[in-house]
Amino acid sequence: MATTIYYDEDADLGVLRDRKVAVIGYGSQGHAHALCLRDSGVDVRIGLPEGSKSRAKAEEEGLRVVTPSQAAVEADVISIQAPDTVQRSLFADDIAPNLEAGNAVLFSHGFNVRYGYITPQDGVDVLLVAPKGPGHLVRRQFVDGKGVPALVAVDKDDSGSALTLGLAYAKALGGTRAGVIETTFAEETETDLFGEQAVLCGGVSRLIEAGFEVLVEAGYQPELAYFEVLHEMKLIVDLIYEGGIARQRYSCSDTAEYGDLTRGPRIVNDAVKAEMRTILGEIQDGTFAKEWIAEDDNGRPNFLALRQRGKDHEIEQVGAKLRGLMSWVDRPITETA
Ligand SMILES: NC(=O)C1=CN([C@@H]2O[C@H](COP(=O)(O)OP(=O)(O)OC[C@H]3O[C@@H](n4cnc5c(N)ncnc54)[C@H](OP(=O)(O)O)[C@@H]3O)[C@@H](O)[C@H]2O)C=CC1
Ligand SMILES: CC[C@](O)(C(C)=O)C(=O)O
Ligand SMILES: [Mg+2]
Ligand SMILES: [Mg+2]
Repeated sequence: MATTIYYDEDADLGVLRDRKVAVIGYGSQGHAHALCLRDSGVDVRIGLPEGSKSRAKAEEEGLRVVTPSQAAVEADVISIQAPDTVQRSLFADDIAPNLEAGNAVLFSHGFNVRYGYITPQDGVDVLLVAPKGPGHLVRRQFVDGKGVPALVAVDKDDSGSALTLGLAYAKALGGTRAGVIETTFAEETETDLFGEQAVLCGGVSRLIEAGFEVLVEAGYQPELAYFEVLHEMKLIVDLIYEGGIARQRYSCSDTAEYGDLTRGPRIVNDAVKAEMRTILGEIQDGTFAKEWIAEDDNGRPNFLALRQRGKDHEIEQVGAKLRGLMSWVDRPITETA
């Protein structure tokens, strides 16, 4: 499909002025969407269960918090920003019974629709606006007058105006300042899962840990290893972000560039690329989705053990100590949004 990219001038915020929006969930994406929508002049309420620990945070911002079902009753645009694993039951219990013809259900990741866990009824628009970045940075960029690029996709357009609504929503988040690419639920879901598993989260995190382990096992100081493979990662990635891999190579020494060009392909070699293809296949055929939903239904034993193992890694203790001495690493993102 030919790429269509929308910018501010392609989107009309006025479309949202006549509508009532419910943001269900107030975590990484939910808090960013709610605050940006509010600051863009949209009538927004938050849907959270009684007893949710996010309620106080939303209320501190002056947002009105009701239960998810009440939010779905009040609003005609329901933005589902609860965890992917929760969305299936949340939709069945609290949202679907309160939807009316002409309403829209909006996601920021297509997981549940793509894999068939959610199928909204006829008469309801189904779309996604997926920021290509963490929610806390969506909010930070918006406040700074910038934007995180986003994807927009329409799965069901019963009103005939779902795309217009999606573009208005993306504009309210600052997304059209950076560019919003039109896609499908399948393409968004599969590329997002692949990106986070193979490169952005899985690939990068494990590359850093492995590099740290090799240096420390060889007797080098852990603090030095931390600076080398983790702290400097941001500085190098900033160059790639600004000017592509070519700018990184221009700014680094010829010695680094020769090492990059000759040793990089030995690290990310054909076997790694073959594994990436296998991982993509598991995403495309639903194996990953099935595994993750079963893991969650089972109380997440493997996920929790692996998460703890990551927290216990020596690089985390060394990093916490070093970052504590860096007064310029400011505006921290807390674990609790
Ligand atoms: N994290 C990110 O930056 C990105 C996320 N996405 C997508 O955004 C969606 C939300 O993910 P994310 O922001 O990471 O989620 P988080 O885990 O950060 O936040 C989840 C929020 O949902 C609330 N919640 C939990 N259960 C329910 C429920 N039954 N009803 C209503 N609210 C509930 C939580 O409340 P409590 O405090 O009580 O737990 C919390 O406020 C997902 O579809 C994800 O794939 C897309 C792009 C990037
Ligand atoms: C890269 C992880 C992500 O896909 C994101 C921030 O875009 C997510 O699901 O959190
Ligand atoms: Mg993503
Ligand atoms: Mg994701």
